[in-house]
Amino acid sequence: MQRTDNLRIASITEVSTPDVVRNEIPLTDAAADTVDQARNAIAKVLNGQDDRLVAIVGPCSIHDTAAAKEYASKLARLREELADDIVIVMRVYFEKPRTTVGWKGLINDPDLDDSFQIDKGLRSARKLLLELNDSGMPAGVEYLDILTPQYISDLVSWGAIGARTTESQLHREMGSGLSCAVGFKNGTEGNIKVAVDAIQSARNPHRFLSLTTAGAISIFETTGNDQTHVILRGGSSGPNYEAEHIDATAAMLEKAGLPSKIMVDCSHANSQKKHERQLLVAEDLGNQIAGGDNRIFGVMVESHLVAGRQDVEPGATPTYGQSITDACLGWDDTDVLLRKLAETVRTRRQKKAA
Ligand SMILES: O=C[C@H](O)[C@H](O)COP(=O)(O)O
Ligand SMILES: C=C(OP(=O)(O)O)C(=O)O
Repeated sequence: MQRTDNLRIASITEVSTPDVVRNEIPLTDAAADTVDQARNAIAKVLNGQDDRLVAIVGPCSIHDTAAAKEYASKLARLREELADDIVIVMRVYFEKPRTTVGWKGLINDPDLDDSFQIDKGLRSARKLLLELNDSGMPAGVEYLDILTPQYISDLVSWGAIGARTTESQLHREMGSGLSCAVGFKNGTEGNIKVAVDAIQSARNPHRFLSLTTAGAISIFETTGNDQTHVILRGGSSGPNYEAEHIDATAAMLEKAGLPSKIMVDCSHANSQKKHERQLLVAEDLGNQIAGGDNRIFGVMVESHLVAGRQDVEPGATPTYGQSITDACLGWDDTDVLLRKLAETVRTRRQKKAA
């Protein structure tokens, strides 16, 4: 008989089930408390019961867990210091959606050498998330692969669906069942409507095929996620962080019967991929917040220990603490940016109280 399937499959390698990985690296009481408290804090900001700002801050991608932990220890100090004004959550991105091809993140290729040891990547990701949460630092991730949540989602306080997948039914279904708040980015061309549609979809229950933690293909029925929101990240049509874009997005959300709560990504097309421009974007957002805007509930900042980005040269040691995907703000600028934003939150609070 003529062979008709797997004609383009070069190999199939089994990996450990989520249960195996979760049993090897189990959730601790301390980590569960960190996740629970951060999720509740984000929910309150989204519901308007807490006037703080949510900030998802950290590297574009994690490629070196030691540098990620050093970054987290610096961020933890600022998180504590600014806790009255900002709910800081570390951006801990393990999955990178690529425009064409490129390194797809720590889970997909943890050794950065095209050896694609996904089994190892899943464990590295879970171990880092556990260590961060154990130390009191909550984490936000992008959910790209629809199976990875089963390995890590108990350690995630906030999730994003990226610009390239916001329109995907699979990701909307996944978002409808995730236990944390989920932000949907606008499309890469700048289309905000697709993110508004995504929120509407993910707020509804869905039924779809997925994998249990034991590894069984099953029908999942979700309740819908009322903690979904838009993330404005700009697009090829231009940035979308200014007041006119916030107004237009809020109008779209209102028309759809959705809460006007918006997160703005200071990076990507909003910074035109120039990392230092994140400071200007954050300044503009800060002016809007200080002026009384309470629709901007959150910001995202791409930041690492060392400013900029680098290409990983085969055989060469990468610069410690610098991004290997998009360029990031360095630590000192991040510190300045967050302190200034905290000040704008205080100004808004004082004005409201006056
Ligand atoms: O955030 C990271 C990148 O912008 C995204 O993964 C796309 O990257 P690429 O265009 O370099 O593939
Ligand atoms: C890939 C990312 O963003 P976007 O989906 O907006 O391109 C990201 O935040 O890492």
